[in-house]
Amino acid sequence: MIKLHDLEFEPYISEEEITQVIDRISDEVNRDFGDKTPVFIGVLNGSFMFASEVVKRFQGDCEISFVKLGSYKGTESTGEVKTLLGLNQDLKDRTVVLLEDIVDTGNTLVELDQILKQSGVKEYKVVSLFFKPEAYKKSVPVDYIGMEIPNKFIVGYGLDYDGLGRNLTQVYKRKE
Ligand SMILES: O=P(O)(O)OC[C@H]1O[C@H](OP(=O)(O)OP(=O)(O)O)[C@H](O)[C@@H]1O
Ligand code: HPA
Repeated sequence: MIKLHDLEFEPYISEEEITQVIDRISDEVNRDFGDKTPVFIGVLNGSFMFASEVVKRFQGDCEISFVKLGSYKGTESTGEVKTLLGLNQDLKDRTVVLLEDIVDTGNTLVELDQILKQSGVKEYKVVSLFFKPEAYKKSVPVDYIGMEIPNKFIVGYGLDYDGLGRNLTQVYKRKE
């Protein structure tokens, strides 16, 4: 068990399991985008570990860029997604692959959907390491999902609780 700020978390998903999931999802990305010279866009901060693992496994030509969005306070979404670092690359007519650590309520994804549509991309697909189907209330498709998880707050592998826990190499869930 670990403690971050005032909350306790227990081990939930091992590093080995995360690696297996990333291997599988990266095979799918290679199969579908290997010859398309995609622009991978990582959504900071949470996706930095996942994004790096997916692009290391990508075998074609690609570009890599990041945006930074934020909306969480503690363990809850504020519902207000702030763009802290926007797109700084021309994406017109490009194939974009969004790399997210988690899709939870979907608020962040809806904001990203608007940003990408405005930028004139040819197509974009969403890859997310974790997905909470019970929490997701939006209609933007999540095209590639590493793992579906219950509606419990998790930390580790890039995900934080008020800034802490991102460096953990396995995933922990909030202790009930
Ligand atoms: O589907 P949602 O409910 O919008 O949650 C998903 C988003 O929440 C987290 O980001 P956060 O806003 O915490 O910023 P961070 O990545 O810097 O931690 C996570 O990295 C996703 O981008
Ligand atoms: O479960 C979560 N943990 C950490 N950050 C998050 N952002 C959305 N959902 C989560």
